[in-house]
Amino acid sequence: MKIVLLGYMGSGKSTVGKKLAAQLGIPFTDLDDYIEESLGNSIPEIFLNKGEIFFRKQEHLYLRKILESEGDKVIALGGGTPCYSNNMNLILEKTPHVFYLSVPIPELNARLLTGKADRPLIRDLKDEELPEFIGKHLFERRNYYSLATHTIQAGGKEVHELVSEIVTLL
Ligand SMILES: Nc1ncnc2c1ncn2[C@@H]1O[C@H](COP(=O)(O)OP(=O)(O)O)[C@@H](O)[C@H]1O
Ligand SMILES: O=C(O)C1=C[C@@H](OP(=O)(O)O)[C@@H](O)[C@H](O)C1
Ligand SMILES: [Mg+2]
Repeated sequence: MKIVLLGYMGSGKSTVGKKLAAQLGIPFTDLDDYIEESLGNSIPEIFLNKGEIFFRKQEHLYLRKILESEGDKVIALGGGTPCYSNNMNLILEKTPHVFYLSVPIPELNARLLTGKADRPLIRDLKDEELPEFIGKHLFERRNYYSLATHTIQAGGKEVHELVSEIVTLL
């Protein structure tokens, strides 16, 4: 069984995914980490040196590899993964366990203010520009995120609560 977590940057995919996999006793793969390890470069370096289009092609390739790999796995996507290529169709063809971590903008904003440097799409924004950027970006991306089989209202909840909620749904 493959379990996929998706959602905006800062929604907690990587954090919740790791804990969920530990709770279920199955392997965890973070798509961003997998790309970084495979290419021997950090995500910000890949964006800087090769550009976003290159990154999206690699993201699609490594997503396919994980989905086609053997065995159970919890997979945390990058925030943009569902919105490019035919990634969302690929995911939904492979598994019915697709969870959208939906987090309100003020909470995303608070988390991303401290996590900006690692995220090339927002690292050059001024702090005061961030909430409007998130709002517009989320408006575009929500169409893809809402194709997930489950939406988790993840605002104001601790990681262990979210893990329990997902385990119950599974
Ligand atoms: N449920 C939560 N409550 C509070 N903070 C959280 C929660 N989930 C994640 N975080 C924090 O939010 C930030 C972004 O989390 P991360 O897992 O990297 O998100 P994503 O992988 O979706 O971008 C991290 O600092 C993480 O510790
Ligand atoms: O939203 C996006 O397009 C991106 C999100 C990032 O992952 P997180 O959502 O884990 O920050 C990472 O894949 C890259 O910086 C692009
Ligand atoms: Mg992540």
